Amino acid sequence: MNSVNTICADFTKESSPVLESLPEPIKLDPSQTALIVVDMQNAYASQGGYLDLAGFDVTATKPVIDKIKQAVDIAHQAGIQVIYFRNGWDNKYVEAGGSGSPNYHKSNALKTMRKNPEIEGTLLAKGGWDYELVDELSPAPQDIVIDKPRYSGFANTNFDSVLRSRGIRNLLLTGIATNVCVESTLRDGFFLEYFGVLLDDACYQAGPVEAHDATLYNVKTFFGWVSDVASMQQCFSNS
Ligand SMILES: C/C(=C/NC(N)=O)C(=O)O
Repeated sequence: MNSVNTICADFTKESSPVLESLPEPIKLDPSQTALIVVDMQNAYASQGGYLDLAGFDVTATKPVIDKIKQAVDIAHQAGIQVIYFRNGWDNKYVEAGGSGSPNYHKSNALKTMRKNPEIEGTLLAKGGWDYELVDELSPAPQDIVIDKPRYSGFANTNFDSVLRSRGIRNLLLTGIATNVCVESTLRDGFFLEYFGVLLDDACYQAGPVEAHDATLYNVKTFFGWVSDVASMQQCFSNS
């Protein structure tokens, strides 16, 4: 990646490693950085899961799972906190909200179950296969798992206080879907003064690939930075 003017926030040590990213490289102190793995559940990454049943293409998620695994290994080696999100609700869907919530009307999981009553209670419900993280990505004891009931990881969760209490100011974002929960979390983080970096090859979209590309454009241009797993490896290999 070819860029100029490295970003270094005033809370970042000058000697911190530099992550090649667009539109500029950015210095990231590992102790102030978290790797966020967004919703890598069967619902989003496995055939037979919610996205697949709702008609979205999930046939190409395997390379993304592999990239996230690599990113997790790099983070563990560099002492970067890893945080996994799981998206969904209790199995009675109280947390999903009733008709007074836009979530009730917009959630494709809820809509899919309303259309297909025989699968009612199976999609994104805590305790079920759909809700579980994919087998390849099982959290290590030092990792943190946060359950979230809405697209943004900051909505109705303790995510912000988990980050603040650890002095974390930078978020490396991975997961599914680039254009929904990953982008929502990065955007909300921006408003709360977090530096968000999306790892392009460790994210996968819900919908056409143009949806992924549109998020990259939004992040690069307005909300943060875009990098990839090879650059993350290079950045933290000597830290
Ligand atoms: C479409 C969708 C995306 N979720 C996510 N994890 O980005 C949903 O939850 O309905």
